[in-house]
Amino acid sequence: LHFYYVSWLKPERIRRKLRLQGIAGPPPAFLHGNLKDVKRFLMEEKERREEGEETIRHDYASIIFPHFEQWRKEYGPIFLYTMGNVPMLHVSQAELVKEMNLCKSLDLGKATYLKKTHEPLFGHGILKSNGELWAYQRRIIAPEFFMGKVKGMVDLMVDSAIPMLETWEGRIENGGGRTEIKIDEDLKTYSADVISRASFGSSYSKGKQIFMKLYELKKAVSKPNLLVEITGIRHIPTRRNREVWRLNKEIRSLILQVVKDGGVNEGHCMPEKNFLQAILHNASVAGNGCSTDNAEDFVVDNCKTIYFAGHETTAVSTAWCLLLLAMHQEWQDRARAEVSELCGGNPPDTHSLLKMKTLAMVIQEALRLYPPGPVVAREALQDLKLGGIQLPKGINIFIPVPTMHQDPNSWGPDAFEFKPERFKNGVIGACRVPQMYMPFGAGPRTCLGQNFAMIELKIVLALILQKFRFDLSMNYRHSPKLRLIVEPEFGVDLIMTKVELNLVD
Ligand code: HEM
Repeated sequence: LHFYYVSWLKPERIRRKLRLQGIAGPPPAFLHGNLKDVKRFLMEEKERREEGEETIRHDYASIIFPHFEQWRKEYGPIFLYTMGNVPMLHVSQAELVKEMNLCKSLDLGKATYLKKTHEPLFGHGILKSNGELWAYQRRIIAPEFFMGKVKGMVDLMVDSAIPMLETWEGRIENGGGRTEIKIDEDLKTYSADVISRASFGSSYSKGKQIFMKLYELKKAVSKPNLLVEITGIRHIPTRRNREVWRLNKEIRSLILQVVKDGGVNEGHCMPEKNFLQAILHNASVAGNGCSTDNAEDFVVDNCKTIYFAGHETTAVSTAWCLLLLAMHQEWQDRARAEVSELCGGNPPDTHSLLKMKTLAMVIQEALRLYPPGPVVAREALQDLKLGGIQLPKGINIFIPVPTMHQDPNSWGPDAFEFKPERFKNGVIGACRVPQMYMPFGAGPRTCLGQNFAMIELKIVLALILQKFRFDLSMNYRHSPKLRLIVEPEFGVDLIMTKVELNLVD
């Protein structure tokens, strides 16, 4: 009876409440809901792409969400579907998205159905928690990401980029002035280095060890676990589970060790107080009766969260920016001219970064066409009303970000094209409903690392533009792929030359 209740009756009651308000959708089947339909649409889209010509189309929603595109045609911008036993409300109507974006209620939280799957990665850290626990963590952590603090990290970000730039220079020299580089792994190493320095300060080499283990943990967790989820045997010591437990134990003790030691000064360009020390300090000032165990969990879970939330997102965004700049040489030249005017031959600093308007527009446009996070997802943790719809407790709301970012009604008929100048008057000037632009999410749960990410993106792009000129290689295959985030499936291959050589030419 319990099985029947969980797998059918409970989701059906939620669906019924929405159907009674006139919201339709594809009919769900017992146990898998619409999962089989989704698989079929994805398979058909894959076949279509394999048969068709290989062109670079920016509308990645139709590649990773072909089912949504089809259902939107049939049922309109708000419809109901079900994944397994989880009922979902797809929302891609501008006015409702705006309402959700402005909603500050703690009753609209992060999805709980993914909690168990994601727990080994994020624990009860800020990204996945809800209610008072989330509000407390946000209060403690947010001040560390204010612009004032992020500005203090410019030097460490520049420092982190040097090994990558030197490697690329070496490869170009060895290639006789020109070489092809797959940039993705180098960019990930760079952004991991930045987060590691910011989080662990002077203990940064120990931090790198921790991050290598976190990388292994992510790989271990992403091994197939559907059976585990359905039957709840994630507590049974299978090989995968034992690996996840072992890694988590090692990571926990390494993080606590670093926090306890305070660190030995091993390098330069480090913030005065590292990020972990700072949030522990804020927590002790704020109180809330954190027992030792709670304080330890708080630091461990949020250290893991910051790594997973801030490392690949920034690296993948950089890769998308470089791809678009390689495809649009006129923007590459404009951005490079701006950087050289503001910085000369020096690395960017706080002042020059804030003046880089062209680069900011390029980044905004790249995040519009290729937002790494393809959905903003929420769950109604209690019954609540939004935009005239009574949302029953337990319904998951799914906003497809690329669809919102490329809606011609709001962005104009050129919505699918790369046109950074649309942002010359900010998001307000670019889009009819500015709340539809959400590369960093929406409402009170919006990305905490937004300032950090924008500065890091500007720095790495400025440094690359100062040193290199790049074209897209013929080997590049365009295939945005949803892993945890949306990344170029086969990487980005660029033909690189040094800027000085071209100037001499
Ligand atoms: C281009 C890079 C980045 C992108 C595109 C991005 C995107 C996002 C998105 C879409 C969310 C979810 C927001 C929502 O559900 O409404 C998020 C949350 C978050 N991000 Fe980022 N992020 C980036 C970089 C970073 C960095 C560098 C950090 C930290 C160093 C970071 C820390 C966080 C945290 C802590 C949250 C959780 C906020 C909360 O739930 O209160 N992110 N990010």
